[in-house]
Amino acid sequence: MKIFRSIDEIREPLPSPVVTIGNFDGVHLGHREIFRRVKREAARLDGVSMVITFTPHPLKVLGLRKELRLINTYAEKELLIEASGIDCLLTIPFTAEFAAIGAERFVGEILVGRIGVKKLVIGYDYAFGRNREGDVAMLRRMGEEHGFEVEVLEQIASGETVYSSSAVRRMIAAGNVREVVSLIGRHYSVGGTVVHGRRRGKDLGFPTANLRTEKELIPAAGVYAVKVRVDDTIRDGACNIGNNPTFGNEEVTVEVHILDFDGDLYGKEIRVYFVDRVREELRYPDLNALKEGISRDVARCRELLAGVSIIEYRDYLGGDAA
Ligand SMILES: Cc1cc2nc3c(=O)[nH]c(=O)nc-3n(C[C@H](O)[C@H](O)[C@H](O)COP(=O)(O)O)c2cc1C
Ligand SMILES: Nc1ncnc2c1ncn2[C@@H]1O[C@H](COP(=O)(O)OP(=O)(O)O)[C@@H](O)[C@H]1O
Repeated sequence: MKIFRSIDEIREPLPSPVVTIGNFDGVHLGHREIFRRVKREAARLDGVSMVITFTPHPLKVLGLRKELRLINTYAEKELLIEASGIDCLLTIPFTAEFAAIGAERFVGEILVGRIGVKKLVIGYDYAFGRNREGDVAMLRRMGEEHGFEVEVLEQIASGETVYSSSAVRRMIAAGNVREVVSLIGRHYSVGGTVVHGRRRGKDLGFPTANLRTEKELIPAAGVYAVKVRVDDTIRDGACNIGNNPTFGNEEVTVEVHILDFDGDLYGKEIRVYFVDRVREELRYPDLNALKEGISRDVARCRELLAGVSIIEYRDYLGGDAA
């Protein structure tokens, strides 16, 4: 996938671009359905498929939703869009200055002038720019004026499930990591660097790799059965998220005990894939009770993980593993 990290990096016109625009946080199955239409239309018009997105998230830059916790880091979003088979990604650095250019100028100068858009594919409720002035009606009008097609997709759903980034956020924030697979087509994962903790794990008999991560959206506090990628090997693990109430820590940590493993992980990049939730995090009366609790968790995780493979990328709606 060709990546343009600003509009100025596009130096020459692209062949018949079929474009979609959005934040695509979570790159869920609804987003992937949009990408599939973009690719199909690009193939029909003998052109390139293109996704335009923004970083940082516009609502954060504009100060409207500063507390918004994004499902994906920007790096993850790039990888997921690439895995969708899109030809070109344009990531526009979103600044207050960019926001001020207005929807009409954005379409005229950038979509038409710089990119030469042939077709625009958008969701039914899409709108951008100040006061959401770049809505479906406005895009259709500009399409007629400048000679590009506009295709508006219906709400994308599968049975009862409507795909939306807010539904994904709610599920993960509630610890529903098993259910969310049906919205995002993969196991939710958190990657990061292994850092030092308080060195209690080894004494307990359950060393845990503590993660430092850039991920904003972390599942609810509790214990999870997880798969862990370490040096390209996938291992089973028991993950605890929370502030270790038995010890009264202040900060929330994401830590994972890897089953049947012994080795130094400090400084390594690892990724934890959430398969199932085991229980809430508890305040145990003493260390023995905590140890017994963790032993039961480990046994439960072993059961839950037997025969499970991580899903990193399942093809769109109801599709089979790709
Ligand atoms: C599977 C698992 C379950 C855990 N459950 C709890 C819990 O319910 N309550 C708690 O206070 N700590 C829990 N812990 C966290 C331990 O307290 C923590 O791993 C220990 O304090 C070591 O911390 P350290 O990595 O900072 O040395 C759990 C850890 C694991 C691996
Ligand atoms: N099975 C294992 N799972 C996780 N970490 C392990 C395991 N075996 C050894 N380690 C190492 O032990 C460290 C954790 O030990 P711990 O006593 O919990 O220290 P810390 O408080 O620094 O996390 C990990 O960061 C890793 O380097």
